[in-house]
Amino acid sequence: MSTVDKMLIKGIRSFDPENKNVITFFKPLTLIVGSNGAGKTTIIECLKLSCTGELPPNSRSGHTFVHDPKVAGETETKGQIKLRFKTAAGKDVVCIRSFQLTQKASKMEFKAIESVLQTINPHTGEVPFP
Ligand SMILES: Nc1ncnc2c1ncn2[C@@H]1O[C@H](COP(=O)(O)OP(=O)(O)OP(=O)(O)O)[C@@H](O)[C@H]1O
Repeated sequence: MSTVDKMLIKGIRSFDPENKNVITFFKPLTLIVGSNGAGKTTIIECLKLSCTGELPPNSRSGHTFVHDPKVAGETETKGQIKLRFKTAAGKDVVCIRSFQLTQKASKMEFKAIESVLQTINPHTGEVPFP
């Protein structure tokens, strides 16, 4: 069985683009608790997006999924999700998905800029390069 170890969220919905928010998952169960608007649904949306590549249906094709640049006082924000998991064969893999939301003259432009899977060297813990 494959298992989810950790997830990093930056610049998605209310998650700050400047802070690395890391969620560690526990066995056999992880409870996600928090007040209204704390980000529980966002965590589930990020898990689903990492695993399937599907943006949430209520996100206007990603436009409302990335942290709003206006909230950050910027013209552009970058969003990133990194999911570290163990495959059924016991290999450590990181899935990285990155997005960008830019305020253009009259509209916001959403772009998916990266979607990669990286394996981790089991002896050193390092991601192979290139
Ligand atoms: N694009 C965005 N940019 C900045 N903040 C956003 C964006 N989209 C949503 N938010 C904020 O993110 C929060 C929503 O978080 P989320 O729905 O994950 O919380 P929750 O813990 O599931 O809340 P509830 O318990 O009410 O369901 C709200 O405060 C909302 O204003």
